[in-house]
Amino acid sequence: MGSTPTRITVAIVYHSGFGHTARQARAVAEGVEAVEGAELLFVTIGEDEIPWDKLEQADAIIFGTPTYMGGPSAQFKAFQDSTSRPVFAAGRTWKNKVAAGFTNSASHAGDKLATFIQLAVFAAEHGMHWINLDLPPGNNSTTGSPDNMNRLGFWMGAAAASNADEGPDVAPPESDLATARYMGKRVAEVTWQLVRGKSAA
Ligand SMILES: Cc1cc2nc3c(=O)[nH]c(=O)nc-3n(C[C@H](O)[C@H](O)[C@H](O)COP(=O)(O)O)c2cc1C
Repeated sequence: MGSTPTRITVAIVYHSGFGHTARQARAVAEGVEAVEGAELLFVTIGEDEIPWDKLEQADAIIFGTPTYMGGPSAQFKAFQDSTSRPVFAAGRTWKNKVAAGFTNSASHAGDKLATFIQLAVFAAEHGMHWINLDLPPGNNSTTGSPDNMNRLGFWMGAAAASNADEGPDVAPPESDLATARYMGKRVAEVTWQLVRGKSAA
């Protein structure tokens, strides 16, 4: 038996070109911080130096990117590629961490699934445990509404759609931000289960 853990660290590493995915990232962060004992490490690609040492210490890493041309943004892909030496070649130092993802694009579908698959494969290459979104589908029946969580019907992660003619002050809508908050909380809760389970074992 190890010592009883008193806190976990959940990192969010994301890119946003125009602020919409940044809004979604902040909602994911709120969900993480709603869980007692969960500390947040918030990394904005393009603004922050990538804190490789701190990421190595984190228990979970949530990846976020806009969907551009049916995949992660070039900036996010550059971050992914940059993990090759300090993480993969250094002994796969993210192995057995929890992983999850979120993406935002203009169209409701917008080929976001391709981005999620790319993020999940990336996590798998690092030997991470991918966490899905366990919400039921929203807005898929006569009694559904665009205000429902998971209105876009994705399960690989938290999805958001931001109207192309709206700024990040109003898009994505509250239902997608609630979905993002839910996912951040779920990831922190699952991470606690894993950390406590490892300690008990
Ligand atoms: C280069 C580029 C490619 C895009 N490709 C897609 C796409 O494949 N599917 C989609 O639905 N929206 C696409 N969009 C729209 C963006 O995903 C959308 O505007 C999103 O809200 C941008 O997020 P950001 O403000 O965090 O950068 C694209 C936008 C740009 C600039």
